[in-house]
Amino acid sequence: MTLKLGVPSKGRLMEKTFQWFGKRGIALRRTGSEREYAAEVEGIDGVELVLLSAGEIPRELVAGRIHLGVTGNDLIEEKLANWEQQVKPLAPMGFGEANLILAVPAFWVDVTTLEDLDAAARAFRATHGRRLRIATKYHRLVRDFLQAEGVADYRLVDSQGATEGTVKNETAEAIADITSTGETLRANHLRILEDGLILRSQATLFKSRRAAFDETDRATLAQLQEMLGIDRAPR
Ligand SMILES: Nc1ncnc2c1ncn2[C@@H]1O[C@H](COP(=O)(O)OP(=O)(O)OP(=O)(O)O)[C@@H](O)[C@H]1O
Ligand SMILES: O=P(O)(O)OC[C@H]1O[C@H](OP(=O)(O)OP(=O)(O)O)[C@H](O)[C@@H]1O
Repeated sequence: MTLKLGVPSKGRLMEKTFQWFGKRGIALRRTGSEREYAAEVEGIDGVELVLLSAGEIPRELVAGRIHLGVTGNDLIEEKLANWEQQVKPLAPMGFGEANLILAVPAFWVDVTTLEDLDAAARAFRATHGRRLRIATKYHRLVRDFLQAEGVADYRLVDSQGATEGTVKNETAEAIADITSTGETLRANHLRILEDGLILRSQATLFKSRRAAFDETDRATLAQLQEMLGIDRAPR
């Protein structure tokens, strides 16, 4: 069989993934028209490229429909329960770096830490009769983080994009989202809590622990790991 490698199908992550493999002697390229999701691999036999949205790669790895996949570790850890049992990180790739953070309105001068947020959340509930809302698409990661940090009096509201706008739009009081330059937060008058770093993320090459690897696939994987300079530590 062929070893299926899932990579992001567009944008920054796709280009940088192609460059990363290219530097290591494996040419990935899209074929066909600009809009056609077809691609090819040169430099190694037995590898098939599958173009996917970064957000779908975790699910495809777990389903075993791809053997390897490139995506942010934030998406893996958010979308997969017990992710370490489902996939194995083979190589951090050094791009797509972003932090998942918790931020509040900049004018909340008394709220600079999680402890302050906890107090503010309790006060908010007492005053308004409802819980403080935190907008995010990272439900699992935010819930686990706040539970570990002892913050309880809040409610998550789902936001699948433009999350920083939810405070201004009055659909949330605080947000948890990915940031890299911090510009979107600043432009929306939001401030990161001093201890509000939930997770550091970067694009990472993952191996599925659920996909079936036949003998040919295992040989191809060994060759690929050799070319990519990845140590073959035990599963
Ligand atoms: N501003 C940013 N800088 C760097 N990396 C980012 C930034 N924002 C998001 N990322 C990372 O990129 C990945 C998400 O990429 P992308 O937005 O292409 O995925 P997606 O939401 O699945 O795309 P699609 O729009 O196809 O559904 C995540 O791992 C995230 O951490
Ligand atoms: O810190 P910055 O450099 O300003 O980057 C942060 C922004 O980038 C991402 O959004 P993206 O453009 O990927 O779109 P999204 O809102 O749909 O996730 C993220 O959700 C932030 O909104």
